[in-house]
This record gives sequence, structure tokens and C-alpha cells, in this order.
Amino acid sequence: MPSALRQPSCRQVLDLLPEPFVVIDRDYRIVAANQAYLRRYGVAAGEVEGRRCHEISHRSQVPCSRNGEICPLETSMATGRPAQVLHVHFDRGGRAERVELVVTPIVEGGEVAFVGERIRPLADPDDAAELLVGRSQPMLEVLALLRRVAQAQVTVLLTGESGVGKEQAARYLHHQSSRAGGPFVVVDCSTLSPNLIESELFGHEKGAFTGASTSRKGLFEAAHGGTLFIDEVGELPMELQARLLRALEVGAVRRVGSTHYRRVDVRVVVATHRDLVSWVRSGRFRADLYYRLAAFPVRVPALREHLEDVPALAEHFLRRMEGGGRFLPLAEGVVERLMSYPYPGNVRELRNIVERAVVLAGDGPIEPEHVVFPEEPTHKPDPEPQGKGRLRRMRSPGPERIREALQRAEGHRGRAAAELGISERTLYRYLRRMRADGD
Ligand SMILES: Nc1ncnc2c1ncn2[C@@H]1O[C@H](COP(=O)(O)OP(=O)(O)OP(=O)(O)O)[C@@H](O)[C@H]1O
Repeated sequence: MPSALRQPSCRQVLDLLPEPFVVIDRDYRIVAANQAYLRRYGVAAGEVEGRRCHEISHRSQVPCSRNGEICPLETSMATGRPAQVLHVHFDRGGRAERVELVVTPIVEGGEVAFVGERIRPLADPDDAAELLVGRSQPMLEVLALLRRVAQAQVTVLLTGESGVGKEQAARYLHHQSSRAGGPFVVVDCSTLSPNLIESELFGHEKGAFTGASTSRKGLFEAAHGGTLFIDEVGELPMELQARLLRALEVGAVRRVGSTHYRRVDVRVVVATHRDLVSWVRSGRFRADLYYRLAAFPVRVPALREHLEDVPALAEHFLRRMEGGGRFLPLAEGVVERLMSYPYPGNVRELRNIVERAVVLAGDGPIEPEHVVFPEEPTHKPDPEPQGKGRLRRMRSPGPERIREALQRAEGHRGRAAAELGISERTLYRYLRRMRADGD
């Protein structure tokens, strides 16, 4: 290098980066940090070098791998490759925030001597963390995928068993995207009658069919500027599959007059619990639509694959219930019992079990025996004394009323359930029954 050529210091270069950035050695010691890092974690300049990364951002004396988290530094040191994970950090005020860490190895003499760690705080951490609870590795992977795809326009296909949180994942995606300020519109193909889906999705002009006395906006249009979540897309009839494909490809979703279409700006997220690949093979689902939808597939894991999230989920549901906070923290025996079950109904079933435990606990604390799994007889008073089957036969509002309520609520199951005077859980049971009966 010519002697006259001066170079800025490593710190000066790092200060050019707007996001917190640190360089860490093999012993977790910070060797350089930028201004954004110092500000975020409340460390004075000159006091950061030599301190361990986990002491500052995790408030922990031990590396995060010893607290059950994946340490991206260790991964990168071991593999020599970049690593990306989501963690919870504590900012200067001690507030927990979700961050995405992108760690890149710095190689010296053939081995990784340091890593550079870029820290990206996730938008609106409290809300987002509430939307999709769970910090197990499978959930962190889902969160990372959703965050990565959030800013793109690509259609996302969410797969996974019923009740795993696909709709919740779609809400998270919307929340993380630049469309978060726009509408999030849900349409559930399994609950709309086949001849109404078309007008629900795409709207209709006055006089388009008998009874269409006014023109009506479709859900695509209602989602303009936001996200349209099409749930149970596998239930879409063949002829509408073609229409959906066309809408996705040209963005033309509403016919105005005989030749014009109105374009809308909508991000489409679809979900299914069906095995669409085998449906494509058997001719029940259009291959061209499948390939269009599967551009970015995200599988939401079954709860039995991440039972370690059960305590956090249970506490989340308790906090959301009126007065549920008084049951926190849950006793160890209760947590153990909650974690001993495989949850075939996934997160929805866990929520129901927690709600039931609250009823059974009455005025006292939740005890392990209040956690009742379906196959077990209970000796406690039944909050639904008529039993599930009987209740369904006696009180079901009927498929027609359910569909109408869902249409009025624009697919929002909570609002539809409220209108029908039943719980969301009961509505789900009726819907499942309708699906099984082919209604
Ligand atoms: N990770 C999560 N964090 C918080 N709540 C969750 C999570 N996953 C699921 N839930 C809650 O569990 C219930 C079921 O979730 P959701 O409706 O998103 O499942 P789904 O996979 O879309 O189900 P289906 O296939 O039956 O439509 C909802 O009350 C949702 O709020």
C-alpha cells in the first residue's frame, strides 16, 4: 500500500451502518461495536470492547446456547458459513425485543477468528411477539422465513395441520410487511357456498345474476393496499381455481362493464391443511395454480414438534383472557402436565385446554388436575354439561346461518361466532363438521 494512503479505523467504518453491528471473537468478546449498537444497548464508548456479547444483549452470564437458544456465533465458527437466527434481546431500558441476527464469519489463517453480527430489531416487537408466540427452533425458522418474505410481493403458501397457527402466521406476515397499515382480509373457502365464492372474491356488477340488485366489492378489492388471506384454498372449486390463477397473474380482479378489469394492489397469502401435491396428482387441484401458489411455501409445524413452546403459549392465552393474569406464573406441575400431551388439535387445542383449566380452577390457582386432555374422564364439573355431540345436535345454528354470519363478518370467525352467540371454539367444531358432511 502506498504510504500516503490513509484508511479509516474499523470503528469508523462500522459507524456508517445504521443498524447495530458488532465484531466478536471466538471467546464471545466484543472487539468492536458501532454507535447504533452502543445507543441501543446503553453502553458507553470505550466500555464495550472486551465485554461478552451475551452479557450486554442477553443480560446473561452464559452464552445463549446454554439458555436453550441457538448461538449464531457458535454455528458460524463451526461451519465457517454465515448464520441467521431470531433472538430476544434486552435493550438499554431492559425491554425485551425480537431481533434478527445475521452473523458472517471473518476468516484469518484458514480459521474463523471473528464474526461480524448485524442486529435487525423487528418492527413493533411487542405486537409481533404476541402474534406468533414461540421461540423454539422450528418456530424461529418459521418466523425467519416469514420475515424474509414479508417485504416481497410473492404469494406465500402456508401449510400445516389444522390449528397450528397458519392464519396467525399470515397475520404476522402482514404485520411485518410494508402493508401493515393496510387491510388484512380473510376469506375461508371451506365456509363459502361454491356459487357465492366467485362474487365474494371478485365482486359483481348490479344485475350480474338474479338477486344482484346492487354492485358489490369483492374481497380482493377490499384488501387493496393490504393482504388477502385465502384460507383452505384446497376447497376452491376447479372453475374458480382458474379464475384465481388469472387474478394472481394479471392482478385484474374485478370486471367493470364487459371488457374492463379494475386492478388492485393485493398481497395474497393462502393456506391449506390438505396435501395439495397429491391433489394435483389426482387431478383435484390445478397444477398451474399449485405452482403459482407454491412459489414460497412455509410449513407451520405441528405443536407436538415444538412442545417446548407450550408454556409460553399457555401463558399467552392466559394473559389474553379476562382475569387470566392472576393464574400466572403457572406452577411447575401444571407446566409439566401441559407438556406431556401431543396435541393432535395443535395450538387451538392447547388454547381450549387452558380455557377449560381456568373454568375448572374457579377461584383457586390452576392445579395439574385442572388440565384435562380429551381422552381422560374428568371428575370436575363439566362447563358444557350437555356434552359436545349433544350440544352440536341441539344448538347448531345450521350451515346456512353459519355461512351467512361468516359472510357478514367478512370471514372473521371471532365476529361471526359472536353474532351467532357461540364461542369461536364451537364455531370451529361446527365448521369442521360441515366440512366432513360436505356442506
Ligand atoms: N404461535 C401462536 N401464537 C399465538 N397464538 C397462536 C399461535 N398459533 C396459533 N395460535 C392461536 O391458535 C388458534 C388457531 O390458530 P389458527 O386459526 O391460526 O390456525 P390454523 O392453522 O389457521 O387453523 P385451520 O387450519 O383450522 O384454519 C387461534 O386462536 C390462534 O390465535
